[in-house]
Amino acid sequence: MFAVDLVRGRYHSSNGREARLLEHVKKVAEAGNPQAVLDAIDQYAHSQEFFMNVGDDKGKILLQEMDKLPAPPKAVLELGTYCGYSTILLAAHLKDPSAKVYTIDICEENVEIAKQMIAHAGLTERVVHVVKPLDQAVQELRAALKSQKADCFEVVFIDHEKSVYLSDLLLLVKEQLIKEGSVVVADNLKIPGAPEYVKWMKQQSDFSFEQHSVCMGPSALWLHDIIGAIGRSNCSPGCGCCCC
Ligand SMILES: C[S@@+](CC[C@H](N)C(=O)[O-])C[C@H]1O[C@@H](n2cnc3c(N)ncnc32)[C@H](O)[C@@H]1O
Repeated sequence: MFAVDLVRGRYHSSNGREARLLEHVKKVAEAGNPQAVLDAIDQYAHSQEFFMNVGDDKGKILLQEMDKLPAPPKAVLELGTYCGYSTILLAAHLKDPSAKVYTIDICEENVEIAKQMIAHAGLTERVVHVVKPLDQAVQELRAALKSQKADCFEVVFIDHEKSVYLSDLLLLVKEQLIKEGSVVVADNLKIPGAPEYVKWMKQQSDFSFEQHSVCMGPSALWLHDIIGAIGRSNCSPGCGCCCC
């Protein structure tokens, strides 16, 4: 419990900036227009206060990877909802009319903000919130896939607590919530960094792995962040690889 509270404290500001972001979006962005909501978030984040949103540059890479799938995904999984930026990005990009984004976060305060942000974007029907860590959500996700008539999550966006990137990925593989052909995109692999995840991905022959370096931060100090670790799972159940 103490550990969870520590994580919550790190991921939700005590100064109310997430609520200010929501207020700004409601004021300036046309309701029901996801792109207007994303633009309003980007504009506020670039000019007013720092937020942990994936942002427009890295967001483009995420969508490009999604577009490389042979068919539009039915089920997308996100680890780390925060204020809903990437959830809106993913949900607005769904092409299959029954497809949904399942988004996980352990911080109720963030999820409350995200729900309102997503509602303002007009995407409530496309998003399912799960407010618990992945290891407690496996049965719920399995049931969700069944109701979605999907075999697995075809896209996973990992953007939550860096120290559990690898353990959560391994859980997804073990529980067969991702399968051959699923694409896994992970943010912040350089800053703050998830070295174990990167090391593991690089060692796998059953995942093909690429990294994208993106410049971010104030113009005086360009920081290279890496989204990526675009892991394309090549393993199929029982194929005998290290994951199966
Ligand atoms: C970097 S933010 C996510 C940003 C979001 N993907 C976006 O681009 O708009 C990280 C989020 O992960 C959540 N989080 C931290 N640890 C978590 C865990 N173990 N499981 C699920 N969510 C977690 C935090 O509460 C926070 O909202």
